[in-house]
Formats: sequence, C-alpha cells, structure tokens
Amino acid sequence: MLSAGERPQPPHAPKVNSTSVPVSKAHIMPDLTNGASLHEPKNANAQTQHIWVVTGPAGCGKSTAGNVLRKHLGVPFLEGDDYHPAANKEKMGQGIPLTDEDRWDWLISLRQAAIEALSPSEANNNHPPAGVVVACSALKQKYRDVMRVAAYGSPNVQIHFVYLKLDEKVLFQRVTQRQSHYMKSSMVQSQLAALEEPKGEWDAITINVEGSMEDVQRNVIQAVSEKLAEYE
Ligand SMILES: Nc1ncnc2c1ncn2[C@@H]1O[C@H](COP(=O)(O)OP(=O)(O)OP(=O)(O)O)[C@@H](O)[C@H]1O
Ligand SMILES: O=C(O)[C@H](O)[C@@H](O)[C@H](O)[C@H](O)CO
Repeated sequence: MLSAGERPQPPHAPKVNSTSVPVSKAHIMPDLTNGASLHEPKNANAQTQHIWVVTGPAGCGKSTAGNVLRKHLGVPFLEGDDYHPAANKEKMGQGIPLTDEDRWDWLISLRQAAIEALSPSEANNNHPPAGVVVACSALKQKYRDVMRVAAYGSPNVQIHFVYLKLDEKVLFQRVTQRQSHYMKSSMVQSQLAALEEPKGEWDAITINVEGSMEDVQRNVIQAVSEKLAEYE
C-alpha cells in the first residue's frame, strides 16, 4: 500500500490512503473517501493555502527555521512541542523515547490546530492566511500521513514537509549546546533510529542544515519560494 507521499504527484491535491495506523486509532485517519472534508467547503476561487511542516529529529533546527518562515511568509507559526502532553515531555526529559502510541494524539491535536490556523482571523484582517508553518518532528512516514489528512478533500489546501537534514555529529552538537531543554543529547540516537527520511514523498523538500544560521535561513527561504512559484 503506498503512502500518500509515495504516490505520483496529483494536481496539487494530496491523496491520503489508509496508513499503518492501528484500527483502534481509526479516528486518526478518518474515512473521508465519501468526499467529506475536515474543512468547511472553500469557494472555488480561494487562493491555495499552504501548510509548511518543518520536520526532523530533536535539535535539527525546526523551531529556528520555522520562525524564519513565519516572518518571511507572514503566516501563523505552530510550535509542535507546545502540543505534546506533559506526560510526553516528562518521558522525553527522562531520556525515554516516545512510542507511536504516545504520538498519535499529539499529531492529531497539532493537525487540528493547523487546520484552525487557516481560518480568517482578526490578526489577518479577517482574511484567511496564505498558510501556516508547523514545527513537528514527524519522524516517520505514517506520522506525516496523519498530518496529510489536514489537506485531504480540500483542493485549496496543500501540505509540504520541509525536512531538515543533518548528520549525527552536527545534531549531537546542537542538542548538547542547547540550554534548558528537556530533550538531551542522550536522545539523539533514538531520534535517528526512529527517523524515516521522506525519500520519494513528492510533497517533501529536503534541506541540508549543517551550515550557519544565515546559510540555512537563506536556503529554507529559497526552497520554499521555489515551491510556491509552482503554484503561481
Ligand atoms: N544552522 C544552525 N547552526 C547552529 N546552531 C543552530 C542552527 N539552527 C539551530 N541551531 C541551534 O540548535 C539548537 C536546536 O534548534 P531548534 O530548537 O530550532 O531545534 P528543534 O528541531 O526545534 O528542536 P526540538 O525538536 O527539540 O524542539 C538551538 O540551540 C538553535 O539555536
Ligand atoms: O516525536 C518526538 O520524539 C518528539 O516530537 C521530538 O522529535 C521533538 O523534537 C520533541 O518535541 C523534542 O523537542
């Protein structure tokens, strides 16, 4: 069974198929095959709204790059860490890797927040924003499939995964140098062990982030701008 990200690129409307999510968690991948949508129907002329999910293991720079994109695009930014329940943060702080079970509800709440962020808001003069940036590790393909449901059935919504790629040594340095964060360097190995790079997933953009903050900022903005140009 192909994951949504593995299927050939449809005309800007991600397809989501059932993923390897346990039946008991069927609500994670709601049955939208009847054309239902998680969104209110949008009018045919609505501009495409883009969900930019900045992904990668703890410490790779998701929050840093996410904030750069928020400013550049002028859209809301959701920090995935804020949607982890305390139990997850406690577990990671104790050096215990999260399991799939720990992550499903976290991913669902983050997906719902992303959908809600696309609604018109006072902050945006009661207009819908051009999109939303989400910092979310989304380490595994099936986690990205859960997030893909946010755009399912909504041709005006397009999700992209901006995967921040760096080698273990650099990742270890960044997590080690970081002050007062619950995720310690002892967790780097488990993050990399869980990581499934989005190879072959047509809605993913991979960016090497081993350079300086300035280089990474430039590369992230360039990659996203090039992707946006495809929708003009
Ligand atoms: N290009 C870079 N060069 C050097 N340091 C960086 C770079 N990008 C981010 N950092 C630093 O690396 C650390 C981790 O960055 P950040 O918090 O953005 O990662 P993250 O992926 O959001 O982490 P987590 O998933 O644990 O929240 C921070 O101290 C940040 O300042
Ligand atoms: O899925 C996970 O294991 C977590 O989401 C980590 O990858 C995050 O980076 C965590 O929020 C630490 O900040």
